[in-house]
Amino acid sequence: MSEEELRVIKAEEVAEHNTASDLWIVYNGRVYDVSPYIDEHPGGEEVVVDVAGTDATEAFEDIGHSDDAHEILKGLLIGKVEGGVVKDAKTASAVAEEGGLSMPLIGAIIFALAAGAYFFLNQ
Ligand code: HEM
Repeated sequence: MSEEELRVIKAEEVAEHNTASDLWIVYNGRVYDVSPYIDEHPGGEEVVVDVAGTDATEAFEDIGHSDDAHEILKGLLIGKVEGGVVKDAKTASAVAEEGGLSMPLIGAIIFALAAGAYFFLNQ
């Protein structure tokens, strides 16, 4: 299903589906009907019911769900939230990885500056 074909759903409509048997969540701007999966969720029913009808992006990311979990989500897609920003989780994690990589770089720059100062002062 392409982005254009996705049904646009209002946040208020998502909020109405907030029980274990009728459970929608928003993840990265897309709307998912988690009701058929809730019984099988390895993390239990309660944690998902807690975020039912809301944007669960942060809660879902915090757990560090596997690629398998993301695959399951794809099968539960029903639309995109009105005015929401649809983005791919892959993009978000790629940005996070870039951020992680810059730390050693900063360390290397500090080390180079310190080494430079050491040699300069010992001339
Ligand atoms: C909405 C769709 C969701 C799907 C399809 C899903 C899928 C999964 C899957 C497949 C696992 C097994 C481990 C893994 O593969 O990562 C898992 C574990 C878990 N999930 Fe979810 N999850 C969803 C939502 C959530 C939410 C919203 C929360 C919390 C607010 C949550 C909390 C957890 C926890 C705590 C575990 C770890 C269970 C354990 O290892 O004991 N999940 N989930």
